[in-house]
Amino acid sequence: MKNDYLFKGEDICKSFGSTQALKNVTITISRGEIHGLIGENGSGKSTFSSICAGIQKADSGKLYLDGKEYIPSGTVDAMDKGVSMVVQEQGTVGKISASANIFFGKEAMFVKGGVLNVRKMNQEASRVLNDMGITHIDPQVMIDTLTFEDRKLIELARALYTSPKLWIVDETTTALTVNGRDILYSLMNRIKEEGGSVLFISHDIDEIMNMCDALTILRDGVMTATLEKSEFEEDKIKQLMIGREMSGHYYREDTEESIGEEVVLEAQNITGGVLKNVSVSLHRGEILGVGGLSDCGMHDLGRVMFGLTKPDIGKVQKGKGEKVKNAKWAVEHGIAYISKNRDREAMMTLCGIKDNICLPSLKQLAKGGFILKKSERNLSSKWAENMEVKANSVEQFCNTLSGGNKQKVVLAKWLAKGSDIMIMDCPTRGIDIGTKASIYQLIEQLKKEGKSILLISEELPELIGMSDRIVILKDGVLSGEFYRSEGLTEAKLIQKMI
Ligand SMILES: Nc1ncnc2c1ncn2[C@@H]1O[C@H](COP(=O)(O)OP(=O)(O)OP(=O)(O)O)[C@@H](O)[C@H]1O
Repeated sequence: MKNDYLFKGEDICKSFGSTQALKNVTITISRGEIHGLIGENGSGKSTFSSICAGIQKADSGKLYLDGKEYIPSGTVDAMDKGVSMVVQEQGTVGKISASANIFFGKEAMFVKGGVLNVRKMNQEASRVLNDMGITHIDPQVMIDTLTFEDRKLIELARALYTSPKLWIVDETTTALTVNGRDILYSLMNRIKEEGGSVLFISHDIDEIMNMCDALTILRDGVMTATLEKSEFEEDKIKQLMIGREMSGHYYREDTEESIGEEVVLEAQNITGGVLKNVSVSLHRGEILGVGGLSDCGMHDLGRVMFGLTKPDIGKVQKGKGEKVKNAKWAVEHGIAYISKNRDREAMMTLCGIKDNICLPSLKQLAKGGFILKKSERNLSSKWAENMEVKANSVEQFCNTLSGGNKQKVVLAKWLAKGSDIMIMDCPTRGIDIGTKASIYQLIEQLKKEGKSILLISEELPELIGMSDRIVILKDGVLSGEFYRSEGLTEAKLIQKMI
């Protein structure tokens, strides 16, 4: 079946202390194939792919590329040999330009007489971006001024510049909006048409089934199956991933909105950044969805409503007229915020799970000016367990957690705090379907308890499935509002987005 394979990882094993992340995993990828890799959070997907990309070494097992043993000494060597990867979190280098990021490690191409020809590098970057269908990014700008999505697009450009034989795309689609996803899909198809292969990691089963020619499923570091496209079946894939049939519902089952009268958080005539005269009110017990294309301002709106960004004009007020002064004030007054930018804004990666979960609750935990270690441990253990965070203990550093497990810690932190208003920017980013279902049930439970949720999301099914009401932003302006109903479709939302 796989005689003419391009890549093979054979009997790959990798452990981190007592965690065995990969147990004898063998994956064979044919030429011209998009090969999916799916599994619950912490099942070993990123570990496998990062070994292939030279980011870390396996404890045992062998890699083969183009029929020869392949032993990358690092990422640059892997790229030189034809394997490049787009990582799950932010993979750009700060404080340098977008074009310098695209050619990071390859600057020598533009050096003459010991001097870097920046103009030539920028020109080449423009050409590369245009070729990918990306015309809105000026390659000369500092990378830090770009949005999360645009930085991801720069990463795609960097990975593709070397025309890789094997392109590894690790859980990237959830960092992109509809436009960005289309760019990614067409680039993946281009690699395939040119005879290269793609290893595609995603939690979205529909996306995997649409895009991939074959699929490997991991569970707890063990390969449970490799399926050819003709064998793809949603329920079968889910069962192979989680080892049991999924029970309970996914999104909300009620089909009508139920919104309290009382306004708990209100943005009034907000202008600033891309936002233009935006007014939004969140009611008690409401799940208010916010959607749109990239740069439409939905992420900016979340930041403004949490007091993280000050608008030029307009104000945000909580309840009956208390102005949201800043983020510190917001936390103290029961407002939570989950940033889309997980590693940079949502968590302290160099601290333990316990410290992260307890951080917003320290005041509540303090008794007579002291915080008992036991209270911290109890609170963090309870919420880490509720969220099914996969770790050896609550002391484990967050930078050693898988992407989805980091996201669970971020959610756990605010749930432990018991905030009444939750601003959630892409809360299920990188989360597996089993846990996603639990998160949706949890959001529903919060609603039933009278809490209010601003759900900013790039996933239209999630917005439709969970929201009482959805507002759509287009170019910083409110362009549409929809109430929960059976007839609400993605097409109706998209009409207001573009
Ligand atoms: N550097 C590390 N130190 C300790 N444990 C690690 C390290 N890297 C990964 N692990 C552990 O290995 C296991 C597999 O992690 P990995 O990131 O490969 O999972 P994943 O399938 O990519 O998950 P996700 O879907 O959440 O991204 C997890 O239990 C994780 O905590």
